[in-house]
Amino acid sequence: MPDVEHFDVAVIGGGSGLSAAYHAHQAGKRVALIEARSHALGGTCVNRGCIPSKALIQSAEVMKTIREAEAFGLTLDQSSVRVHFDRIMQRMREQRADNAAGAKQWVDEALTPFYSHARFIDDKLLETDDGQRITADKFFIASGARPAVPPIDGLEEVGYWTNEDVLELTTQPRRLVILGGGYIGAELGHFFATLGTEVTIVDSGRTLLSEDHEVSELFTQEFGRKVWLCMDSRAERAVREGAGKGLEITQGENGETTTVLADELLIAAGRKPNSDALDLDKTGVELDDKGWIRIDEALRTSHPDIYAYGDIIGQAMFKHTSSYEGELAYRNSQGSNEAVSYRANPHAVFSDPQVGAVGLTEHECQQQGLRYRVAKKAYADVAKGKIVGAPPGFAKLLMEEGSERILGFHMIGPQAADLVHEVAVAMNAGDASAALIRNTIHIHPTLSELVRGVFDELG
Ligand SMILES: Cc1cc2nc3c(=O)[nH]c(=O)nc-3n(C[C@H](O)[C@H](O)[C@H](O)COP(=O)(O)OP(=O)(O)OC[C@H]3O[C@@H](n4cnc5c(N)ncnc54)[C@H](O)[C@@H]3O)c2cc1C
Ligand SMILES: NC(=O)c1ccc[n+]([C@@H]2O[C@H](COP(=O)([O-])OP(=O)(O)OC[C@H]3O[C@@H](n4cnc5c(N)ncnc54)[C@H](O)[C@@H]3O)[C@@H](O)[C@H]2O)c1
Repeated sequence: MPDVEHFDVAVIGGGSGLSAAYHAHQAGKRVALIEARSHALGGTCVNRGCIPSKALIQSAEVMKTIREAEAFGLTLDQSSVRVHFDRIMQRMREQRADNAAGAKQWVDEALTPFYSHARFIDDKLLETDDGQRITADKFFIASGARPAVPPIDGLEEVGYWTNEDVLELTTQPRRLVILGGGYIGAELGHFFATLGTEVTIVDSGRTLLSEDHEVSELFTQEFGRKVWLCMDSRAERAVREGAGKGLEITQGENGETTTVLADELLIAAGRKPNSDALDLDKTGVELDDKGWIRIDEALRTSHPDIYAYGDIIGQAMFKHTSSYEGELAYRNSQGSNEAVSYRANPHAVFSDPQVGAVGLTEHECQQQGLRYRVAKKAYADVAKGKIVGAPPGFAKLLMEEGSERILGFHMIGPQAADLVHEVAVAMNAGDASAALIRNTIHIHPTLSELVRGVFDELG
C-alpha cells in the first residue's frame, strides 16, 4: 500500500485553485496542489481562455485601427496590409507559455505539487494516477470545466474545433462557421472576421450574448455588419461537402432548412463540468443534474471539509470571480462565515463593440419586482466620445426608485470593460448609492464622463 502524505490543505486544480492555495500558503499552511497538466499551470485562463484569446484579439484591435485610419485623416494603402497569421499565433503562444511558466515557478517554490490526475478513493483521501495518496484537513475542488459539444448528428464524423484547437492553428481559415454566439463566439468571431475570415455564427437565440436586452440588440446589429448571422437557428446535422464542412440548420419554429458551409466548424456552445472523473460519490459531495458541484453560500460542498469554487460550481464563470471565490472559500474553511456575493461582480465581452457590465439587467429587475429608473447616454453625447469618432454605443444605468441604490450598469462601446469598474466600486461601497458617482469629479475630456453623465441624468 502506498504511503499517505498529510497536508493542512489540498487543492485540486492549478487554475484558480492557486487562489485558495496562495491564501493558505500566506497563512503558513502546508499545501498540496494537484494538477493533471504540469505544462499548463494557470488552467483555462492562462492556457486556453482569457490570456491567449485576448492576445489574439489585440492583433484584431490593431487591424481595426488600421482599417479606420482614414476617418482620422490618415491615408494608408489598405491593400498593402498583410496578416501574418503564424506570427500572430506565435506571439499568443509566447505570452501563454510565459504566464504558465511564471505560475509553475511559484507553485514549485511555495507549494507541494503533484502533477497527476487525482480522484477520491475515500472520504478525505485522494489518489493520483501515479499512485500517490494525499489526505488533508481541508480540501478545495477547483477542477474547472471543458467545452460542451451538443449532440448533433454527424458532428464527430465531420470533425470540429473547440476554442482549444483554435490556439494551435498555423494557417488562417478562409471561411469559418461558429456554433454559438455567446462569449467565445463573439470574441473569437471578432478575431477571425477582423483579420479577414468569412465568419458565420449560428445561434438558437434571437440576439447574441446574454446581456441586458438593449446591449444584446445593439451588439447583434453591429456585429452583424462583419459576420453572417443565423439567429433563432437549430443545428440539425453536421455535413461535409467537398473540402468544406458545415451545418444543416432550421431557422424559427417551422422554418426552412438551409446549409451553412465553410472550411472549418468551431463549437462554442457553453461548458461542461470536470466533476465526472473525481469519484465524488466516495465523499458525499453532491452534484446537480448537470454535474456542477452543489455548494452553500460559504462555498462549502455537502461535505463539511470540502469546498468548491470556480467553473466547477457553474455560477459566474470568470477568472476574476473564481479568484475572489478562492480567497473567500479559504477564509470560510478557517472559521469565517462569509456569504459569496455576485451583486457587484463585473464582466466584459472583448469583442467589437466591447461590452462591460455589472449588476442586474433590466429584465432581472423586472423579474425581482424591483421599482427602478433607467437612464441611457450615448458615446456621441460626451466630448471624448465625439473625439474617438462617435461610435455606436451607450451607457445604461438601472437605479432603484426611492433608495437611489445602483442595481445595474451596462456599457457597449470602446473601453467598456475598463469603464465599468468605478460602478462596481460604488456598488460595493456602503449603501451602493448612485450619488457616489454623481458627486465624483471626472476628468475632462475622458470617456469616464459618459459614466458620470448617465448618473447625472437621474440626479
Ligand atoms: C476561450 C475562453 C476565454 C475566456 N476569457 C475570459 C476572460 O477574458 N475573462 C475572464 O474573466 N474569464 C474568461 N474565461 C473564463 C475563465 O477562463 C474561467 O472562468 C477560469 O479560468 C476558471 O478557472 P477554474 O480554476 O475554475 O478552472 P480551470 O482554469 O479550468 O482549472 C481547472 C484545472 O484543474 C485541472 N484538473 C481538472 N480535473 C483534475 C483532476 N481530477 N486532477 C488534477 N487536476 C485536475 C485541469 O487540468 C485545470 O488545470 C474564458 C474562458 C474561455 C474558455
Ligand atoms: N470575456 C469573458 O469573460 C469570457 C470569454 C470567453 C468565455 N468566457 C466564459 O466561458 C463560458 C463559455 O463560453 P461560450 O461562448 O462557450 O458559452 P456561452 O454560454 O456564453 O454561449 C453559448 C451560446 O451558444 C448557444 N448555443 C448553445 N447550444 C446551441 C445549439 N445546440 N444550437 C445553437 N446555439 C447553441 C447559446 O444560445 C449561447 O448563445 C462563458 O459562459 C463565460 O463564462 C468568458
